[in-house]
Amino acid sequence: MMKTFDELFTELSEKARSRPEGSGTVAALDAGVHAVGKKVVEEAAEAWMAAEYESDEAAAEEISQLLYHLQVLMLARGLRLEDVYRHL
Ligand SMILES: N=c1c2ncn([C@@H]3O[C@H](COP(=O)(O)OP(=O)(O)OP(=O)(O)O)[C@@H](O)[C@H]3O)c2ncn1[C@@H]1O[C@H](COP(=O)(O)O)[C@@H](O)[C@H]1O
Repeated sequence: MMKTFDELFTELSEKARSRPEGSGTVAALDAGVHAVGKKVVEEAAEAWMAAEYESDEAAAEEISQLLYHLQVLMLARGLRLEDVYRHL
């Protein structure tokens, strides 16, 4: 099912609040800002490599994973979408 950036953030915020069993997001948040930050850098590198050397589909998928991990980083810091959007 397709979702927007805002819809994903709402879903992840709810997961962070309700802490359902088996949620990768909850596990990532428990690991903390340092671990999430490392994941962001790893996903950024994968997005870069896919954009330079792989298909449009592969690049789009890697970029989606980077966006997901950026949202987890925002949640780990307690940032809201508005906190970021006001800088755009
Ligand atoms: N959109 C995503 C999403 N994108 C990426 N990822 C995670 O990002 C990682 C991408 O990893 P890689 O492809 O680099 O593979 P990997 O290096 O083997 O992954 P790891 O072993 O490091 O976890 C995977 O662990 C995915 O679980 C995501 N995890 C969850 N979501 C969505 O977030 C929502 C909440 O998910 P849960 O918290 O798991 O319920 C759901 O809608 C999910 O679809």
